[in-house]
Amino acid sequence: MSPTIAVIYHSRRGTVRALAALAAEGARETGAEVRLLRVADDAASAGDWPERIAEPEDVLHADGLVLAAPTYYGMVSSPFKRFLESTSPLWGQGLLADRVATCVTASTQRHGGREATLTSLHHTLTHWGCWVAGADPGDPVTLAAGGTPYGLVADNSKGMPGAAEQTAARALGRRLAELTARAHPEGRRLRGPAPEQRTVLATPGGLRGAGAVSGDLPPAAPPSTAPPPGTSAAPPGPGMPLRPVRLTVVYHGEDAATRILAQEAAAAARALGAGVRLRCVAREGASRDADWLGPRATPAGAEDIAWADAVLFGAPARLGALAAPLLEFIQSLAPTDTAPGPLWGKPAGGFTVVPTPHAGAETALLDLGHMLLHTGAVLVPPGYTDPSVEAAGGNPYGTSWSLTEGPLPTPEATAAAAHQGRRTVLAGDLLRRSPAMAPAPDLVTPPTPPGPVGPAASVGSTV
Ligand SMILES: Cc1cc2nc3c(=O)[nH]c(=O)nc-3n(C[C@H](O)[C@H](O)[C@H](O)COP(=O)(O)O)c2cc1C
Repeated sequence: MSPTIAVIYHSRRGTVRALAALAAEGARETGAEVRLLRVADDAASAGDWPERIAEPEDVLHADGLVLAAPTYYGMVSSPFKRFLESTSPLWGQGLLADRVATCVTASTQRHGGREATLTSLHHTLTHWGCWVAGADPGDPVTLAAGGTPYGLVADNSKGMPGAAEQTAARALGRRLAELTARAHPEGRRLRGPAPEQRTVLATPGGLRGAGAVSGDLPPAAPPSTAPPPGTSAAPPGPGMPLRPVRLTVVYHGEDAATRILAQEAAAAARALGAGVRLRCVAREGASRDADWLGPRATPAGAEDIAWADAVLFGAPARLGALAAPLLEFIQSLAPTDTAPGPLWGKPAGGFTVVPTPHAGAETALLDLGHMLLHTGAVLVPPGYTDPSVEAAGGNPYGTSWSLTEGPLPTPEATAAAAHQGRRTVLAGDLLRRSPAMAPAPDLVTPPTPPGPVGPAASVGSTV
């Protein structure tokens, strides 16, 4: 069953509507069922467009979303914001999580707030618990349209978007629909919450509730019909064994808190049956030797990211951003002219440790999200998809711990990290690019119960 995509726009002069319509066409080309909808606008200058006015329930009934709004003073227009806010009752019930979503904007000035508008839309999507996808950073179509991986930005200084932007809008709609089809292989949302969805993924209602995640390894995604660029993996044939889904957790941290959050996420993924690699990056100036990294920690390499179906990154926040060694490692994963990079198309997210509660707990993770979109990854943030998120301080962008509260994370914080580990690995299972083939024996990590909290946790050595 094909997924349902809602393309929801606000437009007064027609630029954003044109882009939204093209994104809708691109999505339709994949076989998705697409609704093009406008938000209500009571201004005298409102466009007189024929599309139906979007209702909050249109978000509820969609598997994928394209949010398209003009840039007004560096953010989304107020009619669009009003629409976003009208979803509050559904959000409050946890019903908006796990849509795959992307964003579109237009503005007059080339640098008049377009990227700010897209990223602020990402914030809302993160609060909903959606997965955020951008444009394919390695696609020449993206580059021709200005190269943003955050979605699509277009120029309306000449009245309408140019040819390159129109092509990019169509490509963005196609990419979004393809990712949505992989994340929602049955178009399940249309039929309501099938019981098995609660163990596979948070739909609808996210991973809320104690029973949301069973200990079972969820069924694997069906084979992708078209391998992504740079891959040649054949899909598995009927009856072929599926290997366990793989998560790599990469952290940088001299503090025990970061390491514990990493270990908790890794342990929770292992408890679901995933193969897990827990890896470190060295601090500045430190040799990557076993003395500093600890006896069981292994330095991270690009091959650990290539191996994984999903990836989590964690580090202390410094000056509002994740510590430099981790950022440097992520930068090494960028696409090149000839290859998409090892994070391309994979779910990813992060966690952080801050010196004081508001010294970057949000900004560090938001910046990480921007970086990850440059690698072609799909952001799978926690949102408010589990009570543990609220209990740990309510950071929907990723798990965070403040050292003001103590040197070691509380059980509430480690529970949030565990939830993030489970959520990321479940997303990896759905989006894995080569859901194929039994793995080499040394790549399989058998399921084990979560290890103890603290530096002595047993997941330090994985595969
Ligand atoms: C209230 C208002 C605020 C605006 N703010 C910005 C801005 O911050 N930066 C910018 O480049 N353009 C700004 N613009 C121009 C709009 O972004 C541009 O007209 C819009 O993208 C047109 O979209 P539409 O054709 O779909 O209505 C603003 C326009 C209005 C009406």
